[in-house]
Amino acid sequence: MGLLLRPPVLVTARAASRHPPSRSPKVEAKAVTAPSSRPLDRQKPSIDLESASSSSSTVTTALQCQHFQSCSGCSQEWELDRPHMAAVARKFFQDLGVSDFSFESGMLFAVTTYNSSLPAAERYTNGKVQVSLVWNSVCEQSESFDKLNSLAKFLWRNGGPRSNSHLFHSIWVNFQTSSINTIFGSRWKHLLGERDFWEHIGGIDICLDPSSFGQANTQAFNSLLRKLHKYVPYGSSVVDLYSGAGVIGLSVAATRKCRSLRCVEINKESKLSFEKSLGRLSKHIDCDIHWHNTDASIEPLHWLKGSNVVIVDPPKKGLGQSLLDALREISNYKDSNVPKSSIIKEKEEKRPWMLRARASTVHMEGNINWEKAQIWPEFLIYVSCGWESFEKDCLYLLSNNAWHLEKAHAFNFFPGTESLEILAVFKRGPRVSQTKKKSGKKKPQVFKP
Ligand SMILES: C[S@@+](CC[C@H](N)C(=O)[O-])C[C@H]1O[C@@H](n2cnc3c(N)ncnc32)[C@H](O)[C@@H]1O
Repeated sequence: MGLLLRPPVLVTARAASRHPPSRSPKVEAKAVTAPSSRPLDRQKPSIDLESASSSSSTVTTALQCQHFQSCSGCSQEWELDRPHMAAVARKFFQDLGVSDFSFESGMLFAVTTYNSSLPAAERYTNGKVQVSLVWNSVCEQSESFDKLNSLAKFLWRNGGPRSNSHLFHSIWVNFQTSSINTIFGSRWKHLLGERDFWEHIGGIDICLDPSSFGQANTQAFNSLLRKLHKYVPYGSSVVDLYSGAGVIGLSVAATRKCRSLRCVEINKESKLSFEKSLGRLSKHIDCDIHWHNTDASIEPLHWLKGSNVVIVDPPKKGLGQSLLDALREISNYKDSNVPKSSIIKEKEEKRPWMLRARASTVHMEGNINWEKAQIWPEFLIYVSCGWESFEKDCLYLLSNNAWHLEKAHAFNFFPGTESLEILAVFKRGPRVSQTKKKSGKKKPQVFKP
């Protein structure tokens, strides 16, 4: 969903929030946009990369655009659902011993509003757009605020609940005066419509404020989450670094009966969304849940201690060096060992960053005190949106046999682009050569502390 407007308004598309467009007039929108009329259940399944050829007039694309045959403006008419990068990734993982790498391509569905009164099949077709107007002034007292109000009212008249096509869920404004390429400033105001925007994703309800990170292609993200859940042993203690509003962590906690979950996120704006989502989590979930507002690269061992699974979902630039070092360091620890390193201090907490992180914590009590648990992650689940940084981080983690790669999958969150979303599962220590697998049904993994 994109609306083109003249300055002073800046218009952005939330659907591309991992790959922010250059700074030009934009409208920020969480939207449902189905670029074809194909029903949802006809999403293209995993494809065989071996058979992908560079160009063929008989191949259909996942986008199924009726104009691709005649349009002269598109440089990649064919195989939009078979990006070259998928073959690159496949070769990379094969060379690292992962033979069952999979790649899933689907259609582009941006975010829709979750409305519990709607049957699941209708949620996408009845989805609404959360619009954020990025306004080039300091606050609502600024001179141009009248213009902003007129614009918001115009949009509401034409796409609000009383218009012929009710498209907009809500309209927000973000005040941004900086001229660097950061899209959002720190000040937000809700102007029109409902305040809370809900998604049903990864098996749970998630509230997403426009100021918090949210995946655009929720269908593809759901596929990734379904796969990710299976790699978390039941009863795990999980730390979710770069957690945003906690979508991954909370969905794992709910579906894998986790004992504890800690989410670590640098953006304080995600706290409110996290709290609201936590409020909708089933009361039967017996899990000790924390959300901390801090930088995951500061004293990362502190966050790694006490969990058997660490999930990371960093921005495009990948993991911070201190976190990479900590992940390599813990490969030497036995679970019962408290490291001799001075990094972890058991004395009275005085470190300002830690006191700040504690002060802005969200907490739901369960039956475990993670700070006392002397365990270290056995599994590292890496979700990546930046192939180059992932390659680098992956090779760093594998060096010295600190970790080995168990599984890898790629997802095409943005069909028609070369962008890949990677889900990679690492296990601590060197690869142990596999003995012949017994046939029969696989038992679900359960974590026993
Ligand atoms: C790709 S998003 C993932 C968010 C979340 N996992 C999700 O799926 O919605 C990356 C998140 O990392 C956060 N982030 C960036 N640098 C960070 C850091 N040094 N420490 C903690 N969080 C960070 C961003 O604010 C953003 O919410």
